[in-house]
Amino acid sequence: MNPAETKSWGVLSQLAETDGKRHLRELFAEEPGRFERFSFEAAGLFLDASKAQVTGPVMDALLGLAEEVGVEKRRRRMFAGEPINETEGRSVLHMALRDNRDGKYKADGADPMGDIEDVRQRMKAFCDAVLSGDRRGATGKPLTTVVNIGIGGSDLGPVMVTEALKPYWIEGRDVHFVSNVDGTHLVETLRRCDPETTLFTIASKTFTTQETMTNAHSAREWFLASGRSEADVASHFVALSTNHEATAAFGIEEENVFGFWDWVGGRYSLWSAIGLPIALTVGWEAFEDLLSGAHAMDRHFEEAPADKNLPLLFGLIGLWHRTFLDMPAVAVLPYDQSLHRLPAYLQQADMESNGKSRRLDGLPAGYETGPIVFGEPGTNGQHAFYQLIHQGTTVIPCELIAPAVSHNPLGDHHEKLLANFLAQPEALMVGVTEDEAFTQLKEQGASDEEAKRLAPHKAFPGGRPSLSVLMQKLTPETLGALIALYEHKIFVQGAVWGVNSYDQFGVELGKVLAKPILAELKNEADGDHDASTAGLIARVRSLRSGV
Ligand SMILES: O=P(O)(O)OC[C@H]1O[C@H](O)[C@H](O)[C@@H](O)[C@@H]1O
Repeated sequence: MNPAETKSWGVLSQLAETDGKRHLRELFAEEPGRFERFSFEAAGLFLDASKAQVTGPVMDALLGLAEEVGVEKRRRRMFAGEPINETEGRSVLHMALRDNRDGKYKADGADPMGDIEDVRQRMKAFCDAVLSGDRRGATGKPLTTVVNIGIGGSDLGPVMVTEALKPYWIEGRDVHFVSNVDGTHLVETLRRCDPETTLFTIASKTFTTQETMTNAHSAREWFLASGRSEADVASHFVALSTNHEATAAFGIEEENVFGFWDWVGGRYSLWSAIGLPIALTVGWEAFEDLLSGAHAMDRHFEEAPADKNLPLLFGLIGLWHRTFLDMPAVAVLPYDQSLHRLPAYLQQADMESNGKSRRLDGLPAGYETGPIVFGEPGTNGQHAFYQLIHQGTTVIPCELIAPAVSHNPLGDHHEKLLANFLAQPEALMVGVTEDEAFTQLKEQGASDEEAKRLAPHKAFPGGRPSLSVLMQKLTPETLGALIALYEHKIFVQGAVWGVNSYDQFGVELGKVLAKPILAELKNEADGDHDASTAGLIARVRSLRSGV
């Protein structure tokens, strides 16, 4: 189905020319209840969307669009385990991983809950054994350091969550994440590790990913080089994967493999066995709390009416900004240092999911889909790229996220952080007119001529949209809810755009082309390339020769 042919799409296109061009200042002046009207709440998260470029008619038309294209129906199909990932013939059931209701889900015609519970129990037992010291390294020392080797979805989720939950780290535990095939990543990490106390979690859904396999083999060599035998490998290496044949071929025994299933997408997998390094760092209970926070958001998404449904509204507003108002990017701005990897995590979650230009029916979309996602923690971003956000020629909607209470109260640090979290969207919305800038300059003692010259530079257009997410404290529960909010937001947008948010064929071509080039770099073959690639290969070879 082409969503652009619906009635609501036509209405929204018209509204883009009217309501889409109103200044937010005006909209606030006109409607004193705007904040109440456009703020929503669920699972410990409060979303203020009143500074988004929306009006009542826009919201109505967006909800109408969701209905016309069948977002709710697709959500039901997803939760029911139908293969909504049509290009790969797979279900999309990561929600089942944070649920425990028997009979609720069906994966390939059967209830997956038994299998899920099985792996969960094994993960819990393993975690408890490692953390209590019952399970030790080959030389009898406790395994206090985890090195996770994985990339993409087998890295970004666990890194982001372990960083976000630093206040929950169990004392004496350490965790590192190696993802890049650049040897520097592994070498610099292992420099800080003791082979006797290190546990490697080799995380790969497919267990064929070049970067991960290369790093895993090198890690094993490092381990063996420390004087250990092949038999000792079992005490220090576990695998997190769906591919049991490949884990066996690597030499990891079945009892050290924590499995998951092809209905868990890589970028939606931190709730599965891929979350083991999280549980090994913060303990099983906190990991379960993370799952239950996400589950609370799932329930809300499934059960709340459309006009109060946080992920639905968050998704629709983002889609309005992107597709109808032509805003090309989204800035994710956590005002919480612990969330410093959230923008990177969401880059994969969002851009790999909705960075598509073909609809499910194979036809070109013909409208803008997934935005460019970037971001940094506030206030660091303020001192870097906010200039462009405030005064640049491109309008970039911002998503600001903050906890009201800090885990690390220190003087008035948190009040200062929060003041910035509150002031930035205010500044983006209100702006400063040229007249106001002129008056301010005059008040500061500038001459008329000087004030006139500088006023255009000191004016802010304002009317720049933002959404603010507020929570009391960043806990495993609220973090789980926040991640699930984004997952479902991505689902909603993909459902309206009609793209398959769950495949990622766009990452394949580069991988394929790297194979023959690798052979050329190793002088095992000659290749046939365009002039630029051939020239670069020759230049790389010559720079490497004689070194
Ligand atoms: O977990 P793996 O099978 O090793 O995959 C790791 C990553 O590799 C691929 O390139 C995909 O684009 C990602 O979605 C995936 O998360």
